Amino acid sequence: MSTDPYPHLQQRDARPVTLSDLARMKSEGEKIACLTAYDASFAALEDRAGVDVVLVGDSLGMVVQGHSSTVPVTVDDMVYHSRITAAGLGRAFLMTDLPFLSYATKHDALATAHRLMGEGAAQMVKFEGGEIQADTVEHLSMRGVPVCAHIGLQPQLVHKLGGFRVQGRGDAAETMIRDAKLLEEAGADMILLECVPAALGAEITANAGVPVIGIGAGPDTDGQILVVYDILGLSPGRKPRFVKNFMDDAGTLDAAAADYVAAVKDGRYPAPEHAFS
Ligand SMILES: Nc1nc(=O)c2c([nH]1)NC[C@@H]1CN(c3ccc(C(=O)N[C@@H](CCC(=O)O)C(=O)O)cc3)CN21
Ligand SMILES: CC(C)C(=O)C(=O)O
Ligand SMILES: [Mg+2]
Repeated sequence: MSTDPYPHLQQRDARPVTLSDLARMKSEGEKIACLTAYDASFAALEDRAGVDVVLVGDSLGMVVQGHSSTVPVTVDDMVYHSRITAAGLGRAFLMTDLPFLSYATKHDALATAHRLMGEGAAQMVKFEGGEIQADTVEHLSMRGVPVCAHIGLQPQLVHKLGGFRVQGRGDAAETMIRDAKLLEEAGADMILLECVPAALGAEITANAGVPVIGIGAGPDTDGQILVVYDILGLSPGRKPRFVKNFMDDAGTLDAAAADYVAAVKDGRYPAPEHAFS
């Protein structure tokens, strides 16, 4: 008897997406469609919709656990959600966030990445921070851990920043361009850019040799990511400017996820109203 929980829901015969596929997509100008997922059912939904990269985001602290920030999320939480998300995937590449203070030193980061890749089946780990994380990126990358460096708005710093706000305006733009370069030189295989002016998103992407995935970073990044509940209209309250609800027009979960992928691939999402200037 099969122990596969979703035998008919996954892209079981599709060739799995690899890091080199993502690099090729950047060089060929094919947009990379990414979404968060936190469990096997959503993972399977996204997989069959053609999502290229699934992120087990620490946003789960907000949208799954109901906290007002991502700060309370633990490594055990991320391991658990990564493992159950991996169970729903057949084709998509799996990336998992390192939670707050679980990568404060490069040694902590390696131990956390070990758990997320070993127990959590993550294929890449993502953590927040610019130049200050370059040593940690190098430490992991040299040891065979694929790394995505998350810059721009770093939600784990919300108590320092005083809120979730656009980053990289004015003089901060040059610092961010430099951070992206340093992180790539340290071995990052991907950059995630959150909540920055569209012009800065375009410039960082043009300068990067690795794929740049944007959320609120304008239309010119190599790919886009959103929190899955945001595209389904499941997130209550005030929505960030970059959020688009795909459920209203689509009517079913499968169609909403497929429409999101199609809109990212053909550049209809993000539209000007989703970008910051
Ligand atoms: N449901 C959900 N969606 C997300 O995209 C998300 C989470 N949760 N949790 C973790 C972080 C927090 N994020 C956020 C949250 C709020 C804004 C926001 O309200 N931004 C203002 C910017 C205002 C400004 O500085 O001009 C906006 O109007 O979009 C942005 C990113 C992104 N991530
Ligand atoms: C919003 C994305 C980029 C993220 O880091 C998360 O979901 O935690
Ligand atoms: Mg995150």
